[in-house]
Parts: sequence; structure tokens; C-alpha cells
Amino acid sequence: MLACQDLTVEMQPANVRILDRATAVFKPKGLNAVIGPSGCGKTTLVKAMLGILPSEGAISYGGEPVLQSSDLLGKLSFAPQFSIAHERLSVEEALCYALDLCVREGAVKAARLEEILHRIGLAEHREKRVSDLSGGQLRRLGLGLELVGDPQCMVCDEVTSGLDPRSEDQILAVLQRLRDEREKTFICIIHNLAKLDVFDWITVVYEGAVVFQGALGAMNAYFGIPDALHLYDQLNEHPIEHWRERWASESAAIEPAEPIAAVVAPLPPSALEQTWTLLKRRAQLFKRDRGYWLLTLAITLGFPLLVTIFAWDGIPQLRGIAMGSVGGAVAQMEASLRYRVDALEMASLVTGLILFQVILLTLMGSNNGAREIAAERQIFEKERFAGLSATAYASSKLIFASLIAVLQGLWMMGFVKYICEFPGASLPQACVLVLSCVSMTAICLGFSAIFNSADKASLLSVYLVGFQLPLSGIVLALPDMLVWLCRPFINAYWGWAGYFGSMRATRLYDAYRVDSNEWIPSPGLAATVLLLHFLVGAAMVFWGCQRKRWN
Ligand SMILES: Nc1ncnc2c1ncn2[C@@H]1O[C@H](COP(=O)(O)OP(=O)(O)OP(=O)(O)O)[C@@H](O)[C@H]1O
Repeated sequence: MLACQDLTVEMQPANVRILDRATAVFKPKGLNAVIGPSGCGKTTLVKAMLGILPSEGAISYGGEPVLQSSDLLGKLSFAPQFSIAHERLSVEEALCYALDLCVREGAVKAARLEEILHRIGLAEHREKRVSDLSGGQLRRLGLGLELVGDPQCMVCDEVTSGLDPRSEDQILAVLQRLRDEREKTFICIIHNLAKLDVFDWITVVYEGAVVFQGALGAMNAYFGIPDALHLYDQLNEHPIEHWRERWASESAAIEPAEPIAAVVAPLPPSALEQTWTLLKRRAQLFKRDRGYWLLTLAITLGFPLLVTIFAWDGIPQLRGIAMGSVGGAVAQMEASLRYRVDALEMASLVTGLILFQVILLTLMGSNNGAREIAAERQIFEKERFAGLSATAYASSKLIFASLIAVLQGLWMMGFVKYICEFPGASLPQACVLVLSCVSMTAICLGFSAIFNSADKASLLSVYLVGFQLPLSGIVLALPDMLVWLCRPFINAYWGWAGYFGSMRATRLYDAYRVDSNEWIPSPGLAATVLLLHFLVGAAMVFWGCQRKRWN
């Protein structure tokens, strides 16, 4: 069964030791309770044993060493304290998606779904949204989600905390039935010492050390207490060194019965199948999140409209800018002067409108990516522990967010070009605008993968968009030495330059050239740089998703 030897966890950067040489072994096919005063290190012990927290010492499962979480894949599942499912899914959908991500065989999935729904007592609530479940039902769903891979052992962090006595009893009854009928092992962190009689094996943690393991009667005798409710008072009677030394001398004699061999875990679905499942789930969640899809639709349709409103007064001039020569020396001089003034006005209008389009697309990109991963990070970590591939998850996020960005870029380009009658080839213009939006989406998605907090990722994304305008050096002059230091990294510059570069053969480009000799990159070069931005964002997404970020 799950066991550890001299497990130590130190928190960086201060090297604070929150678990100190803990040694424990749990009882197979039984209900194991992990208890101890608040902050003593129960969660730390469990997370370190599951490879979620970095630790020193030895961990084993069924006699095999556990070096990382993936060594426990398919054998053991973990139900953490936090919200465990997407609130907009129904109970049945949440279980079905979990099965699709975890189990390969279709026939197994259908049978297991029914079994789980009945075992956790939610069969009649299968259509209910997760957000509408009571606290007790939510915990039972959490258990159900851990059962999808049919693991031998389940670790539950405070599975009954904060529940009324009836809900607590219901959950404990589910665990007991699974132990008796399916020979499952449970390791549960619990707070209610009055319920310890339900458990077969009790582990007492105190000040970062394991100070007792055994049955309830043995525990009461060991600590010299009439019942478990007196345990913490008794622990406070002596310093931790006393309990540590006493247990070190007595623990050798205690060995839980019938050690079991670990099962061979079935293979989870391929990364491609998992990506497809995640995309279907993301599309469904998008459809159900009315506020978010309305906002996305509003900015997708509204931002191009905004651009054309600012272009409105200049559109007739845009259409009719006079570039032809006129006869007569005086008339030519007048025409030339008028042309120069018109040209400067037009160039400034077109430059501003193109930049406005690009800035709005980067804003859409930040909306697409900034919260996407960070907001559901804990659900992802839990699903990864159950077998979800981080590559499949990162790919699904990139594909989904990029698809939205492609549509936004195409619509912005098509609408504004049609209304304002901007000259130049459509294909390069569409390419740079789409790439501008897609690359900013990927970068913000990268922030969302790297940071734990959705607020932090959003804030950074907003700053990044905010700095696009001044650092592009297009409408506000940057000091010369900064121009080419900043520009390689500024999405808006390349979006603007690529679009403007596509007008090279038009009168508007000549108009811009009346006042500026600055080098304008070709659309091809601009698209290449934006593609590089996208690749950097994608690398951040994959790297950020590979890193473990449990709370
Ligand atoms: N990331 C961290 N950095 C620093 N200290 C931490 C960190 N995580 C936990 N701790 C500290 O480690 C100690 C043990 O925390 P842990 O969450 O394991 O306790 P617990 O026994 O599960 O508490 P509770 O019953 O209240 O959930 C606590 O003092 C906590 O403040």
C-alpha cells in the first residue's frame, strides 16, 4: 500500500520545514483517517506522498518506489479540497467527460457511468448543473469523479469538512460500501474526531511529524485518553520531541495487515483523443457561459464598427484623393500644395485607422487568452493526476482560443476594408491582422499558463496591450535608440507595418511617403515576426502547463 519513510518537505525560499522525517504506512482495503490539529501538516504529508509537493525521503506504493505522480497513474486518485468540476456542466456531463479523458473502452465507460451515479447517490440528479448541487452532493460528485478510472486507492482531502451530520454520514457510507464491496482503500484527511469509529486505521500528525498509527482503540490507549475528542489536548501536554521519540521506539512493532501489490494501470486515451474531448467540453462550456460569449461577440462585432466610426468623416477623401497631374504651372503648384496637405491628412488618418484595428485585435487577443488556463488550473491539475496529458490540454487551449482569434481577425479585416475601401491585396492584410490577434491570444494564454492567478494573468495582459500603442512608435515618437529595441516585441507595430506594407503599390502609400522615409517591412516579414510571437506564446503555454501548480 501507500507508504513513506523519512519524508521531509521544505518550503522555498525560506527553507521552512513543514514536514519533518514523517514515516507512515496505510492499511490496504480499509478506511484510513489522517488527523491532527489545523496546520500540523496533514495536507502536506498527503501531497508529498502523491508527488504533488517536492520532498526528500522514500515513497512507495504496493512495494514499488514512487518517484513522481505519474508512477501512481491509474492506481490511486486524489480528491482535493477545492471545487472539482466545471460548474456549467451537469452531473452526468462532468462524469462523462472525466470518463472520456481517463478510459479508452466505450463499453466500460457506459457501464461505469451508471455504477458511479448509483454509488454516489446522484442518479436522480444526473441532469442537475454542478453549480446547483448542495455541499454534500458536490463532495459525492467529487468522489464519483475519482472513481472514473476505477483506482485501487483514493486519497480524499477533507471530504466531509463543513458538511451537516447527515451529509457527512452519507459520504462515509459511500466510502464504507466501496471498501466492503469493491475492496477500495481510502486515505481521508478528516477533522471530525467523533467519526473516527468508522475508520480502520488512524494516522496522527502533529507539528509536521507522524506521531501515531493504528486502530482507534489502540490510539486511545497509546495517548491515555478516554476518547478521541481528548486527543489534541493530550498532544499539547508534551513538546513534539517527546511524541516523536516515543513513537520512534514503538512504531517498529506496528504493521498494517495484508500488504497488496499494485495493479497494472490501464492506458488512458491517446493525447489526440483527449484533445478532442477537451475541445468538445470547451465548446459546450463556451456556449453555456452566456456572459462570456456575449462579451466575445460584442467586441468581435463592435470593435470593427468603432474603427469605421472613426473613419467616417475621412471616407469620402479616402475614396477621392486626387493624385493626377493638372495643366498650367500655377495650377500645378496649387495642386501640388493641396495634394501635399491632403496626402498628409490621409496618411495620418489611414495610419491611425490601421493601428486602431491592430490595437483592438490585441485587446481581443488578451480577452481570449488571459483567464483561460489560470481560472481552471486546479481542475486541470486534478485531471492531469488522473491521466490527462498536459500536451493535450495545452493544445486544446491553443486551438480553441486561436480559432476565435482567427474569426475575429478575419471579420475585422473584411468589415473595415469593405466600409473604408482600403486599397491593397486582401490576403496579406487578412494574414497580418489574423496573426496579430492570434499571436497576442497565444502570449496571453501563455501568461495564463504560467501564473496561478487569473487576475495576475489578466492584469499583465492588459498592461501588454496598453503598451502596444506608445511602444510601437507609430503615432507617438520614441527616442531613436529605443525604436528598434522595442519594436521586435511589439505586436501592434508588425500588424500595422504588415498591413501598411500591403498598400505599397497604392496612392495611400505614396501619400505616407510624402512625409516619411522610414523603412516599412513587407507583409511577409511582418507575418513571419508575428508567427514567431505566436510560437513564443505557444511555448509558454506548453511550458506553463507542464509545470505543476497545485494550491
Ligand atoms: N506553500 C507554503 N508555503 C509556506 N508554508 C506553507 C505552505 N503550504 C503550507 N504551509 C504551512 O505548512 C503547515 C502545514 O500546512 P497543511 O496545509 O499541510 O496543514 P493541515 O494540517 O492540512 O491544515 P488544515 O487542517 O488547516 O487544512 C502550515 O503551517 C502551513 O501554514
